[in-house]
Amino acid sequence: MSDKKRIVVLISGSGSNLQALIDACGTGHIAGEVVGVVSNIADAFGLTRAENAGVANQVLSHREFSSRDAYDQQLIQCIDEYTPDLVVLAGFMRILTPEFVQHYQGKLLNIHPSLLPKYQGLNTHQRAIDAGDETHGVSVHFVTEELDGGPVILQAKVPVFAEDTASDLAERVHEQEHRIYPLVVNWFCQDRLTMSENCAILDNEPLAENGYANEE
Ligand SMILES: Nc1nc2c(c(=O)[nH]1)N[C@@H](CN(C=O)c1ccc(C(=O)N[C@@H](CCC(=O)O)C(=O)O)cc1)CN2
Ligand SMILES: NCC(=O)N[C@@H]1O[C@H](COP(=O)([O-])[O-])[C@@H](O)[C@H]1O
Repeated sequence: MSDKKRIVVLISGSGSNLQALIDACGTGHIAGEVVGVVSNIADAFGLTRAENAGVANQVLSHREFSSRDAYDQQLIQCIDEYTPDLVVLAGFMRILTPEFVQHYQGKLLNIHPSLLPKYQGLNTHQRAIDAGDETHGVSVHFVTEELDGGPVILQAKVPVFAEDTASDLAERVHEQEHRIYPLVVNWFCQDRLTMSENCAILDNEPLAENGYANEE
């Protein structure tokens, strides 16, 4: 009987964070196993990454459902078939209903490409450039009903250069994402990370509102 935590990853696109998690599980840097991948987009390259890694994967298109509630109810059914210990959003581009969030409360993580609470929502890199920010970054947080408002666990910062495009910034952020997401997922798999009263707890210590530390 494996004592590895069972991880289900939700994607919508390229899946580079999924790949980082699969790789970290493979090297033992995560005390877990990605047992399933679900995408809401049929041609998400992340599905190819899962297939190549021998990870079960499926598409559940939101376009085939009449409501967000109906989609999320079916999504719960799909995910629970894998009996997950942890559900990880890795570029999953759907706002989740309160019912979904409550079902996985405390074992639902997201990675967001900004230094929360700045720039919740979408298009974060361009917004940082347009604002003239000299520093940008990424946040890993527990998912709550409030969009990108859940307790932050860990952040990493990147510099913004004058000539940066959104694509340049996205690439720089991705490098940090692939570093910190496996760290946080492993903390959870080691039973070191929990959520209580909308606060992230690491090694029995409540984390500050910007997480464990601002990783440079
Ligand atoms: N209830 C929650 N749901 C989700 C959270 C969350 O914190 N609470 N995090 C997001 C991830 N995310 C940013 O990190 C995000 C994803 C999607 C959207 C969004 O506006 N989606 C639109 C569709 C956009 C598209 O299809 O391109 C929508 O769902 O109508 C905002 C933020 C995941 N869900
Ligand atoms: N609002 C959610 C959001 O924008 N998430 C972002 O989507 C990208 C997915 O890349 P990937 O598919 O290569 O992992 C990542 O940069 C992640 O931070």
